[in-house]
Amino acid sequence: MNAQPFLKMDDIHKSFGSLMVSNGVTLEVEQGEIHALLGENGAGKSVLMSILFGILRPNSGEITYKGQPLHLSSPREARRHRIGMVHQHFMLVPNLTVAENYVLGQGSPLRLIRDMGAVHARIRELSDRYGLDVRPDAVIEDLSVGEQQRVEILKVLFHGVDLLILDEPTAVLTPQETDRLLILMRELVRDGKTIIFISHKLDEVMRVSDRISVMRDCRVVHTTRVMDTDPRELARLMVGRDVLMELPRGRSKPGEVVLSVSNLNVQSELGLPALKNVDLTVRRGEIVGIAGVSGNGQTELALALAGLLPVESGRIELDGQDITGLSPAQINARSFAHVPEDRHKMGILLPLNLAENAILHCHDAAPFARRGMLQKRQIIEHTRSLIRRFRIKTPDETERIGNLSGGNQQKLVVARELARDPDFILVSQLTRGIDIGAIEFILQEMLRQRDAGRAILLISTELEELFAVCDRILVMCHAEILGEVPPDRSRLEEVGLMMAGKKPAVECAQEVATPVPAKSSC
Ligand SMILES: Nc1ncnc2c1ncn2[C@@H]1O[C@H](COP(=O)(O)OP(=O)(O)OP(=O)(O)O)[C@@H](O)[C@H]1O
Repeated sequence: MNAQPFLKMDDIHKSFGSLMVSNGVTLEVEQGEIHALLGENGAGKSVLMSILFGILRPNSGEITYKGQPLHLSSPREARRHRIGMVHQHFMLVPNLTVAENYVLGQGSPLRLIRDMGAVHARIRELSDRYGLDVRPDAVIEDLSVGEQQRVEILKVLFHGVDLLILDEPTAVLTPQETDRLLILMRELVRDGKTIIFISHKLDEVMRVSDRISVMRDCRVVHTTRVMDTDPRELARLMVGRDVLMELPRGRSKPGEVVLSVSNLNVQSELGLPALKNVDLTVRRGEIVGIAGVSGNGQTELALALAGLLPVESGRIELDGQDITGLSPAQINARSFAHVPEDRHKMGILLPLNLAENAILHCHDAAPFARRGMLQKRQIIEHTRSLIRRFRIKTPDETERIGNLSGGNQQKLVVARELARDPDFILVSQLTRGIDIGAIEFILQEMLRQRDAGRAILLISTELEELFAVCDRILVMCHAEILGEVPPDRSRLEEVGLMMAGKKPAVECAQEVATPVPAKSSC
C-alpha cells in the first residue's frame, strides 16, 4: 500500500442547523479497491458521499485526493476530477431520453445534436460490454425502477471515472442483475478504478469488497479488511446489538379470501401487454409473495390493484366486492393499504413535514379532521407514536421529510400504512434502502400483521425477504404468473432462474402441478 492513500477524508464535520450529521468522520480509501461503507439508516453515509461529490460543503475537515487537497463546490467539479456518483434516488430527467440525459449540460446544444449519433453508439457499446441492456433512445419515464438504475450506472461510466461512488446501487436490482453488477465492479477495479460502495446487503458487501468501513452516529467507528470480519460482526457494529439473521415464524392460518384477481389484463403506459391473464388470491392471515425481475409486470400489477393503471379486462375483488376500475381515492377509502415501489413518486410528498406525510390518506377524516378543521394534537401524537415505534431518525415531526435519509423515509411510509389497520396490504419493495436492524423489525411486523389476520401481497425483487416471511411465492415472468413455489430455501436458485426466464420447459410443466396453475408461455 502507498504511504499516501488515494483518498483521505479527514475529520469531516457537517451540521444542518443544530443537527450534527457528520461528526469528525475520517475515511481512507486505497487506489484500486472496493471500499464498502456500511451503517444504519441516518448514520451519515449519503451526507459524507455528497461532500465527496461536491453537493454539500463540510463545515470543517480536509479531503486529500490523488495526493492533492480537494475543495469541491459542485458535482461538475467532482466530475472534472473524474469522481462519479450513482445516487440512491435517481437524478434523471423523466421526459428526456437516456442519451439526452447523458449530454444534458455538457455543452452547446447544436454541437450535441450533431454528435448524437456518436453518443448513441457509445451508449450501445458500454451497454453491450457490461450487459446493462440500456437503449439510448428510451425515455426515462417509460423505464422501470430497475432499468433507471442501470441507466444511472451507465451514465457515470459514459462520463469516465477514476473514483466511483455507488450509493446503494443494488437496492433495485434482482439477484442476477446484482451478480452482474458485482462482476462489473470487479472489472472496473481491474481497469484501475476505485469504488466506494454503500449497501445494506451484507452478503454483497462480503462478496465484492476489499475493505469495509462502518459508520455509526455520524462517524466511522471501524475499518477492516473483508477477510478479517463476518456479517454477524458487521451487523453488531452497525446496529450496536446482535441482529437475527433468520426470523422465527409460526405456520400461517389462512382464512377467507380478501383479494381475488381473475384473468387480469393490463397494458403498460406504452400500450404493451403488461399483465396477461393474471389470477391470484390472497387470504386473511397469509403473506403471498410476487418474485420477478423488475420490468416483468410487477409494477403494473401493483398499480392496477391500487387503481392507478386502467384494467383492460378481468376482475379485482376486495373483501368480496368488485373494485375493478375504481379510482385510487375510492380504493384508498376501502380497507386497502399500499406501500408503493417508488416512495418519492407515490409514497410521500418531499416538501411536506413528517406529520403532514403521516396523514396523507386520511387528513380529511376523524380523528385527524373534524368539521373541516385539522386536529393538530391528534396528528402530532399519531406521528410521534409512528416515529417512536419504527425508530425513525428525525429531530421531530415538524422536519421536512425530504431531509430524512432514504431508509427513514421508507420507515415512515410503512409505519403510516400499517397504522391504517387494513384488511389488505399491498407492499412493493418493502425493505428497499432499509438497514439490517430495521429490516429485522419490519419483517417481524409483517409477520405480526399476518398473524393478526391481514392479507398481504408482497412484491419484491429481494428473494431473501420473500423467503423470510412469505407463505407462498408466485414468480412473474413476461407479464404472467409462471408458477408458485413454497418458501423453502432449497428452491431459492430455482426461483432465481424462473425470474430470469431460464426455466426449462419440462420443469415448467412440472411446476404447473403445484397449487397455483401456471399460465406460462413455457
Ligand atoms: N438537507 C438536510 N437537512 C437536514 N438534515 C439532513 C439533510 N440531509 C441529510 N440530513 C440528515 O442527516 C442524517 C444522515 O443522513 P444520510 O442520508 O447521510 O444517512 P444514510 O446513512 O445515508 O442513511 P440511509 O441508509 O437511510 O440512506 C439524517 O439524520 C438526515 O435526516
